[in-house]
Amino acid sequence: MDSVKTNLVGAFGSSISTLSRALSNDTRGFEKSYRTFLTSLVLLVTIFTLALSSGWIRKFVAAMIDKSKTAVLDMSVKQRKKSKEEVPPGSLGLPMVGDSLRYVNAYYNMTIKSYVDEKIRKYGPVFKVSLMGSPSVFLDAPAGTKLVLSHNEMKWTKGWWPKPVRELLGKHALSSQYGDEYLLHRNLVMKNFLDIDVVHQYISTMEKKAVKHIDKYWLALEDGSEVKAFKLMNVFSFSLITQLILGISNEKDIIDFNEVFHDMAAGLMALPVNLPGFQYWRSLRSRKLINQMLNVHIEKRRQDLKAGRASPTQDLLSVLLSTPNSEGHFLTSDELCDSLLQLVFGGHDTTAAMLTLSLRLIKEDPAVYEELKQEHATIAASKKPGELLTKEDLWAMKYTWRVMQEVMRLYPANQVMFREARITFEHHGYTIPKGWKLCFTNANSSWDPKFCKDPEKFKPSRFNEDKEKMPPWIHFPFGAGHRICPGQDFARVELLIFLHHFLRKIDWTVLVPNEKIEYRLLATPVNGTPIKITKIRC
Ligand code: HEM
Repeated sequence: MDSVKTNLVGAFGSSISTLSRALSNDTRGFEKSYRTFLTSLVLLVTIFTLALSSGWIRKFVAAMIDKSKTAVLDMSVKQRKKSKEEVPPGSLGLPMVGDSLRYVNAYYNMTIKSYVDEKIRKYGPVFKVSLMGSPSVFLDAPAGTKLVLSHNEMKWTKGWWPKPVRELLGKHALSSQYGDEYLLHRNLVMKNFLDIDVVHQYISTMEKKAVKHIDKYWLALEDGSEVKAFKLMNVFSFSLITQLILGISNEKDIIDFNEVFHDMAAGLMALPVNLPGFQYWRSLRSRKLINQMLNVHIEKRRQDLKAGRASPTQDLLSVLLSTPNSEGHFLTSDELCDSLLQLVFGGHDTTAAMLTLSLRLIKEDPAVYEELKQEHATIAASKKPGELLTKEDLWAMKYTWRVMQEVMRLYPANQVMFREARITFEHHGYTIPKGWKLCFTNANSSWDPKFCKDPEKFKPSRFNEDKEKMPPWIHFPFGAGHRICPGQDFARVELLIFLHHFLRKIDWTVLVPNEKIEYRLLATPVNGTPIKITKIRC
């Protein structure tokens, strides 16, 4: 402000001093000054008159008015632009609670489609809500999904899960990490356990395990026996993953671990209240117990490896204790606990749920059941007695994989997937601020009739090669982008092998056809899917 004042004083100062000098009582200079003053005055008046007559002043004034008009217009454009830069419409609701209760209820009861549809009707395809204390945006499909998941996650986003998931799975779990730490960890696990070539090496182990399990838990039963399919599928998938990851094969140890593990997992969707009496509190205690158990197991394995009593390749634990990441770092015991536990979690409840749900859905359509049986009869007929399955046999199970794709479309592992924005970005003219959570859901993609005809129907044929395909970024049961499920090949091999033997040996009747499915993080049939079985005599 002072400098503005000084400039103004400077500009006017010289003419004022001229006038004041002219009006001074200096008699010697009076006449001279008076003449100068008169000359200046005449000059100014002349210039002004000339300027007026030539329209220069008018032009100048018009230009000034024009300029101010443009400035006003510019301002209003800026205002309009600014309104476009607004965050998406919606309501963040009450502080902290936001829409969490409604969302969790919808997720749990699998009514997330109605929840999302209602918001879309009210606010449009991209809307904001507040979930678990975080402002969150539901993105549209396929544009929003593609925009975020096809970009470099390392720059744009990071993985995000609600607090109970982060706390219970631990800060060293893949899903909790990001940046370089995440990449190093993920590469280590992929290279040594989940890459397709490594997974193919387990085909025979998985097959032997599946045959043994079916013999022991299913074929030992009388025809007409009733079983809870979910429980038995869980026994299979849990014992497979704990054997391959931790080398645990003793049945009692597996049962104990499974019990405490599921008590921990029950807290993944619980209210994060760490007070006695709350599930979250119980789950945190179970997590501590698991850490103790795993630490004892890890320490024993370290000693066994040193003493040559264990092989460095016998399971993932041995491999990770003997192999550093690409920067030469060996995972510490804490890192190993979180890493291995997440793989046990991701690697068994998902496949157990998909196998159970497939039993229920396959029997909804006799044509599907027949086509499946035919596919496996053809593969079995091509094998010599006792010959094990090969990766080529698995690739030949095309129809079975379509059935599983459809099961995963109807009952995805996650109805909603999350990321966190690491930068502020724009989508459909809205600003999505850094730190906000980004949500992708089946509700506006593979459950939407716009992209998938009769989405509520079980139709594996929609994945036939000759059928019109769903647009890209609509069906991605294993997620997408950097965080795509690292266990997708493992899951495919496990599901196909198990179904091959099951379909050849067991027939079944579903006892509760419309059994409710709850999402206790993952799909959970509330009655455990009771079925009546009959053994197939080949
Ligand atoms: C049918 C079975 C399975 C389904 C449907 C499934 C689905 C998914 C989905 C949707 C995600 C989130 C991806 C994303 O955010 O983009 C995920 C993540 C993950 N899955 Fe799976 N999964 C299955 C089996 C497995 C198996 C067998 C394993 C391990 C042996 C596994 C380990 C993981 C891990 C560690 C993550 C976190 C990855 C990360 O954050 O980078 N999953 N899975």
